[in-house]
Amino acid sequence: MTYDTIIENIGQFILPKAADHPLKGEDMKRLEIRENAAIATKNGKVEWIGTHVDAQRMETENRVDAEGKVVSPGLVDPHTHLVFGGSREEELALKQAGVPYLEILKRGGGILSTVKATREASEETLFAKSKQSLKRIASYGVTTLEAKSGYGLNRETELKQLRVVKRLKKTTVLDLVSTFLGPHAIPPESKEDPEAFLQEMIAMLPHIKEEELAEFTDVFCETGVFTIDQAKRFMEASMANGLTPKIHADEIDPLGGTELACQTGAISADHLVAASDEGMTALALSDTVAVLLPGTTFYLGKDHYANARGMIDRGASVALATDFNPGSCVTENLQLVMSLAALKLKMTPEEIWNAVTVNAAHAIGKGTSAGVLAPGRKADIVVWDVPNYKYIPYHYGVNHAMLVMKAGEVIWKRGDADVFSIPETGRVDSV
Ligand SMILES: N=CN[C@@H](CCC(=O)O)C(=O)O
Ligand SMILES: [Zn+2]
Repeated sequence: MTYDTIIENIGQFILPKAADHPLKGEDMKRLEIRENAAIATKNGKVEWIGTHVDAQRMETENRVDAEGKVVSPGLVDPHTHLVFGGSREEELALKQAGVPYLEILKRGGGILSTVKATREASEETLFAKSKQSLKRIASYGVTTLEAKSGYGLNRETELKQLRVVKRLKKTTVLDLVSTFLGPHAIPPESKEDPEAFLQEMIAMLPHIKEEELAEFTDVFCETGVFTIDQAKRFMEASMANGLTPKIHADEIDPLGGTELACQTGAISADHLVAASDEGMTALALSDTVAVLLPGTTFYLGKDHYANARGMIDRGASVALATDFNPGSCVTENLQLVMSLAALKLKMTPEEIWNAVTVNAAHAIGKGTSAGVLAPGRKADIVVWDVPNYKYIPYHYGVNHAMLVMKAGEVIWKRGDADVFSIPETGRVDSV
């Protein structure tokens, strides 16, 4: 057989374990690292994984030398707010002045300021802007991701956002899953009657299901936003309409959203900074994945991070995501989140790799197709310019990806570093 591509001379090949369920507790500590390895692809899929020596005898159209560096599955980002209008740099000054996140929202800023910009933006503008973000996301080694609505807060604009995701699914090579986050905040026009707004969002569910505009739903359960009871009713209505719920839970106040997620069979519970002991135990007893977003805690300037250790040590399943959005975490860089997970969540390198691959895939219903490399699986592969798998969380804030492959095709390649040369003598600014 002539393979389409062979990536050879792999110093360390990161191979998260394929499993029917997300990896929990102790299992998150296990990660296979194969040395002197190679991988061959055919028709967009992994055809063979073996040794560098054996790869020399095989035929291929395209031989890629990994230069003794690290190769992994394409990363999975299971929580992004990809589609939005405008930006919120003006809010930085408020943050610096110590105005809390929920107070900015209460004053009509925060999420609501993005709602205004998203309502005003055309579908075309949102599409082009999201496509730009996707390019950057892919450049960091992400080949599968989730994208939420939630900046429309009315039927028209929520559907506009969901249509943008549907179009992106069809027109980009990345795998996207779509989440309807109608109850993300209470819009100004519904301030007096939040319940009516919730009902309006619930009434959209049959149409969203029928038009295949989303696979999941989500709700922001938080003080001043949606209560536990409202979140529960929205999640149950989602299930009744064939849409699996997710929840923004216990981000700021410990309302019990983590327990609710486990009771209602949510596929994931996200944020969980204030999750209680009971919540963490409930996670361990369920298949709900805890999607942790340390980039958000960092960006909101908080000292207290989600208790990842408490969750993993109790036996829960943890995934990591960027939470990319224009207000609480303005980055597309999942590698940066891996560093924060090491430094702030005290996760080990093995746990971190499992959290951005196999568990992240399970958190968005892609456990059987993404996050793992094995014969027959999609050839979503990243070559990293690092000496070993522990290096990425360690060296933070830069992009270590050298080459990103989606379904066997190269979708991003690092530029030629020689374009920038510093003269041996003289000032850099004289170049
Ligand atoms: N916490 C709620 N929603 C988003 C923030 C959205 C925004 O501030 O625009 C989050 O996950 O952090
Ligand atoms: Zn979010």
